[in-house]
Parts: sequence; structure tokens; C-alpha cells
Amino acid sequence: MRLKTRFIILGVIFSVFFISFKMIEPELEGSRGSGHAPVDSDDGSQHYDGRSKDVFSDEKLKRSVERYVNKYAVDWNVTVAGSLWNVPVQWINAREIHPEIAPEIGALLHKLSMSKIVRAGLGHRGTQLKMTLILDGGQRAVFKPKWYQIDDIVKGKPYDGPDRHNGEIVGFHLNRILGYRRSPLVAGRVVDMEKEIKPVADQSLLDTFYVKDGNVCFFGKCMYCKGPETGVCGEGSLLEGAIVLWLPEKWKLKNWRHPWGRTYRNDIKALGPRLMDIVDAAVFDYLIGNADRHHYETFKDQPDSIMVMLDSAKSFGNPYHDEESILAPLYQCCRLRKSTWIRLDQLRDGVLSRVLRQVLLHDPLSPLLADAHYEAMDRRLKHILSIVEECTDKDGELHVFVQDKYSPQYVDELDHS
Ligand SMILES: Nc1ncnc2c1ncn2[C@@H]1O[C@H](COP(=O)(O)OP(=O)(O)OP(=O)(O)O)[C@@H](O)[C@H]1O
Ligand SMILES: [Mn+2]
Repeated sequence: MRLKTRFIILGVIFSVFFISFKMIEPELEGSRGSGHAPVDSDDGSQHYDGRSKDVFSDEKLKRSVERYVNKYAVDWNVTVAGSLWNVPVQWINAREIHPEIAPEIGALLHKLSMSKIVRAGLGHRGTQLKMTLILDGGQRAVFKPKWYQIDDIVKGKPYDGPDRHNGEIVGFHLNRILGYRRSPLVAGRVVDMEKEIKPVADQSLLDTFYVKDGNVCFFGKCMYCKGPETGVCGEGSLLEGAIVLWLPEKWKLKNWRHPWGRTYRNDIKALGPRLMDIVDAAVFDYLIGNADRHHYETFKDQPDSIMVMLDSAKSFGNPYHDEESILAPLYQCCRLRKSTWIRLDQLRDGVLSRVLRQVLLHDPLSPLLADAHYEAMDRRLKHILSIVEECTDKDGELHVFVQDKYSPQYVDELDHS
């Protein structure tokens, strides 16, 4: 009898093991099989497990890059009917300078880079050498000349050295990609100083032209413009630079001298959108390495005006230095527009550099940035995200993310995830 009991117990134990094994077997197979097969989840995205992590990130990266490039790469060869120079006048409002996407952006960039120059004069205000150009049809523009090669490294303080013309161009496109639309249109352009400038130059500008080592040079008039020792030279007669569309004349600017920190920190409501605009700008400036926003401008008599993001030229000086102080408005306030956060989050893990590379390909002066600068931007973005995450850990998402009526509107669902 005792032997029989033992057999029964052994049988029960065996059955329990056998049944259990049968129950988990399909699951083991399932997980083995899903190693390469995507599984659709609720949100429509596909997930891959453990081993195939690379497949997951590659696919996701590719899709994000494609979506952004499709949206923000401009077609420089599009033909648009009507008078193009009038278009930006129709576009502008207190909260944006141009729309998110429009065929006229490509057409206008093309026109900026090609239009006949009918008059050239000294630069308007500021410390940096530039020219004021009037283009065929009466459109005003600013020309900021090239001083550096794209892989030159500017040592010293982040605002040292003359302008980086490429920074002005990249800044315009990055501003769009971040969803801000707060910078005037900028294109790269090569000007022939003998043929395009001298014949139409004001005498005051003409007086500052000289020749050095067989190259045509000028020193203009500005705070740091002293004479030939501070001039800029072309290669022969050809000078590259950034050409910036002048804002519509009716939209006057108001200059603010006080830094944000001392004046505005404790009074968010009374300021309307200003504080969040300043945080947006800090994010933008940190990415491009622009530590030179010592003053800023808004539209005069527009209470809800954007902070106009003019002058991104003191950027991309040193790709191996990340200037933490630029981010002070972000890490001291721990507040950021939700819309900006969503953008930044979608551009993480290398999406930003890949999108920018492709968007910038269309510019006549491409390539506009050395590889180290693209790497710097991805690294800086990661740092921004980590600061925001520290903030949400500390204060909670409800406090950190701001959804105000001044946040930009988008034409598609790219930003509603
Ligand atoms: N595209 C534009 N449309 C309208 N106004 C402009 C434009 N670009 C520049 N300005 C005006 O000219 C001023 C000087 O321009 P900018 O800041 O580019 O020059 P800068 O020499 O780099 O000046 P700073 O040394 O102060 O940085 C601006 O503050 C603005 O008032
Ligand atoms: Mn400047």
C-alpha cells in the first residue's frame, strides 16, 4: 500500500509539472518568435524586445527623420505666382514671422540668394560688420559676410570673434524645426563685389573698400569697424555670406536691455508669453552655442509679441564647449512650453542632426556646418532634456510644462503625440 501511495504522489507531481510546462510552452515560443517581428501596440507604434533593440531605434529614428525632413526641407525651385516680396508682409503677426510651411519660403530663399542687388549701403546699427542691400523690387536685406571656415574653432569666450555667417543660416532653419518661426528668412549667398556691389554702392560704403593680396575687401562702418585692419576679404571678388530678409517696415521693434532674470522671474502672469519665449530662446541659443543675446527685441505696441529672434550669428564657435550659462532661464525657472518639450523629445537621439543636415543641403553655401557641430547639437539636446527631466522629478510635470495660448499651432499631428 505504501508503494502505491508513492506512485500516486509521483504521478500527481509529474502531471502538475507536465501541465505547467504545456501551459508556458506557447509563451516561450511566442517570445522567441517576436525577436524580429514588430508588435503593434495601442498607439500604433511598433515595439521590439530585448535583443532587437537596435532595430527598434533605427526604425524609429528613420521614421522621425523622414517626417521632419518632409515637413521642413524647403523646395528652392518652386515657382509661385504673384509678387513674392509682399508675401512676408501678409504672413507676419504678433506671434510668428512666417508660417510653419509654405511654398513661398523656398521661393523667397531662392530669390534672396539670386536677386539683383540695386543698392548697397553700410550696415544698420550693431557692433558687427554688415551691409544693407536693396534687392530688385525694393526689398531690403542685411548681408553678413563670411569670416570663418566651417571647421574653424573660435577659442575664448562664446561671444568672442566676429560673426559666423553660417550660424545665421542654420539658426533660421533650426528656429523653424523647433516650431518657433521667430527668425526672419535667411539664405546663403555669394556676392561678386566688383560686379554686384561696387556699381550700386553708396559712397560711404565704397570709401571702405580696399584690396589685399589681390582680394577685394571692405571694412564698413560699425562699432568694431576700425579700418582695413578689421575688414573682411573675399576670394578674389567673391564674398560668401548670409543674407537676411528685413522685417516688414510697419513692424517696428522695441529693444529690451534688461536681462530676463532680474526683472521678470516672479511675475509670469503679467508678462504674458515673455518668460516662456525667453526659455524657448535659451534652448535655441544653447543648441547653437550663442551666448550673445545681451539684449532682445519684441514688436513695438504688440502686447503679446514674440521675442524676435534676430541675430544668430555669434554661434557655432566651439563645438567642444557647451555653454551652460545660456540655459539659466531653463534651469532656474524649471518651466518650459509643452509644445517645445514635445518637439525636443521628438528630436532626441540624433534626429535633430539628421534633419538639419538634410534641410541645410539645399542652401547654396552647403555644407554649412562641420560634423563636430552636429554632434554638439545632439549632445546639447540630450543635456536640455535631462535638465527638464530633473525639473519634472523635482516639481512635477504639471508645474514644469506650460500650455499657454501663445504656444505655436501646428498644421498636422506631428506634435500631438
Ligand atoms: N532682418 C531684420 N529686420 C529688421 N531689423 C533688423 C533685422 N536685422 C537686424 N535688424 C535690426 O538691426 C539691429 C542690429 O542687427 P544685428 O543684431 O544683427 O547686428 P549686430 O551687429 O550683430 O548687433 P550686436 O552687436 O548688438 O549683436 C537689430 O537689433 C535690429 O534692430
Ligand atoms: Mn550680433
